[in-house]
Amino acid sequence: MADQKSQAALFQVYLRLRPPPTNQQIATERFLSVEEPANDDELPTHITLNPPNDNRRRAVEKFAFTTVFEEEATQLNLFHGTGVLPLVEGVLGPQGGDGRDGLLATLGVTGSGKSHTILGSRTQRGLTQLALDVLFRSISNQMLDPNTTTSLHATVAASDPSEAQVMSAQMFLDTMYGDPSAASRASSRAPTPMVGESYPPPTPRKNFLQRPSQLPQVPDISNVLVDVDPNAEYAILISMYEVYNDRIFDLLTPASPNKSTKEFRRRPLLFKPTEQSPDRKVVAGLRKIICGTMKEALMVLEAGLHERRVAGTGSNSVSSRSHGFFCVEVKKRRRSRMPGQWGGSALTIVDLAGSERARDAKTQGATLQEAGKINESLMYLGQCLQMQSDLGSTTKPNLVPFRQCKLTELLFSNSFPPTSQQSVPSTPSHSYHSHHPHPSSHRTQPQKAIMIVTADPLGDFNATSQILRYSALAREITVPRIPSVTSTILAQSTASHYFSPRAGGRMSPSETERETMEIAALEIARMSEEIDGLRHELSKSESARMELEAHLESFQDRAVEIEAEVREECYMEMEKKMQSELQRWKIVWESERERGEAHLDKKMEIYTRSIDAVDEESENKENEFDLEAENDRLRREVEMLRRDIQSRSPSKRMPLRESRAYSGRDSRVCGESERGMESVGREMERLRMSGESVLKGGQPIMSSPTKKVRKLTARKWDLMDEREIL
Ligand SMILES: Nc1ncnc2c1ncn2[C@@H]1O[C@H](COP(=O)(O)OP(=O)(O)OP(=O)(O)O)[C@@H](O)[C@H]1O
Repeated sequence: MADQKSQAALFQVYLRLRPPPTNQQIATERFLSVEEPANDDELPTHITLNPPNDNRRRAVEKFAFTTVFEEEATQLNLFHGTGVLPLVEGVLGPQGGDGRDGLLATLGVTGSGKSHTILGSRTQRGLTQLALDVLFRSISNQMLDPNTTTSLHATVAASDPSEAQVMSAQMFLDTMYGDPSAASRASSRAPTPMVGESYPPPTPRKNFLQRPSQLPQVPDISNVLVDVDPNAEYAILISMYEVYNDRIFDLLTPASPNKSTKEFRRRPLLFKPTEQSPDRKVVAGLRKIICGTMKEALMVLEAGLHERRVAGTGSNSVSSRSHGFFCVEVKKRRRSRMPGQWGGSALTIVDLAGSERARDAKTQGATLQEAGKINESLMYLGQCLQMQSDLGSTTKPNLVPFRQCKLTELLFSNSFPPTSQQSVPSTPSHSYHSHHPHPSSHRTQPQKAIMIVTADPLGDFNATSQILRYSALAREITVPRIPSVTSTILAQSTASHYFSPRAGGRMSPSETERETMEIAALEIARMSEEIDGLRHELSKSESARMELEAHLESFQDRAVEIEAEVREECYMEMEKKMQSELQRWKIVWESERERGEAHLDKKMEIYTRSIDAVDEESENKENEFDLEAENDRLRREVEMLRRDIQSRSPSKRMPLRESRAYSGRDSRVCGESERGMESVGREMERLRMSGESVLKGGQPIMSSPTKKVRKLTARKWDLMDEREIL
């Protein structure tokens, strides 16, 4: 049935059955049986799901897979039987060119053995470790050592199309696990950047993770190698992320506290085309770690798994509520003195979340949003798988509805060969392929994908059947029939018809009876068929209703999410605006303050000047008073001198016009003396004015006319001519 289809499918889907726990009593019945393969040397490909014997009459379903691994299958059986080796080899591109992207995914109900298969246990290695082992050993002679190759970091970072933060393993591991060689040093020491690392080292964790003491070595595959490109040199980049609620989060960048709310939040990343990758979507902004050894790669994996657990717990979730991605990017370039740009492809290992029944999720208290998102993404995954296997063709991406959610976009974006336009490299002259003899091999091969579905035949029937429905390459449904009354009647009537003797042309009463019975039986058979058909219709519409309900729930959740996002955006925008407004206001306030100060300074200057002017005026007034007083004093002195002259002997007396003038006997003389007095007054006024002008000119007050007048001694006065005095 599905054999041809599975050959053409983009995914090879394997089923692994989990063995029962060794130390537990088995209480439940096995609901799953494996069909024997046609040939003894082949592995089984089909299983039948037998519903439990409850009151509900359910269909028996038969599922087809590429191969079914039964309970006794070992890790090594899986490693060799699922095509992990060709997957790794394809990524290394032994024939030259970029190689072929590989995808290894696990899907299953919680506890069905996904982690055991993909990551192993304490004692056994999983497919991831085995794939890394064979990969690192195969390229060991051609891999560049990140610790000694100075240009490695810079060239790899420059060629990365995903706006990634490329970091050395040493730096990353020191921030996550602490520096083992520096136990005595302060634990908060920032790690030393490697040569070529241009960005500041990340803040070390407060609580370092515990370095795994010993990693499991079994199963041993030291004799297994894959072919590599002999003309290439390689570098390995590891990144990890998860899809939670349809959003992508980096697992190698721990959550950082929000500036305003102080809450630890993870920044969702975008799956988009970038400047360097315009025709191919990539997860942009991831942290990528250059690993030189397998041990470093495993330590990075451990750190990422820890982050997934911590982030899951923080958001009230458990690990299986997100789809985890572990990416091993194999960078390769031509080995030469003048190597070209880095090219390469990636091996992506995905741990898909198990589906949840919405009803169970509610009763178990898990958020409906998570359950809805997981169910929705798995439903889209199932649709894609179904579509691609139905089409039997890998060249029609438009017919596979993989753009409906992040999970299917991430899983299927590289599943289709690029269009003729896309296959032309954008910078052919610099790329690895330009130097290569087969440039046409660039990205012409779509990714090779393997899905391993794990199931516990003794586990939850409903959850397992849902997972199998989503993942199987093909499905057949058989509706079982209860041995019906119709068939019994018909059997009886047929038997009696053959063996009862017929008499003449007339029908005996028993014949009429039998005929009636036959008609009734036919009618019952028809109705029974109809009921079966209706039941089938009902079960179909019921599952459609459930899907629609899941849809509705997820749309509602999306609406809530969008609302929260919009609110957050508005808040951020508002805050930004407030900040810029505050900044603007501060500038305005500062300039206003400066202007006010300048204004005040000016006012003060004017005020000081006016005070000086008032002082000057009052001083002038004082001088005037002084002069008036001096004037009076001089007048008195003149009077005294006159009297003195008058009282002297007549021989000594000199004829003085003033004395006459002052005696008032001769009016002419008197008039003259008055004019003389006036001229004395004018002289005094002139002296005052010149004193003023001297003062105004800033000369010391000592040189004032008043002082000059004062300097005239009595002797001088005596010797002076009277005219001179007047
Ligand atoms: N093939 C196997 N052989 C032996 N033990 C197994 C096998 N598969 C699973 N187990 C055991 O079953 C238990 C559950 O398996 P595991 O943790 O791998 O389940 P899971 O599907 O990854 O669950 P979850 O989704 O919760 O992580 C583990 O103890 C594991 O060791």
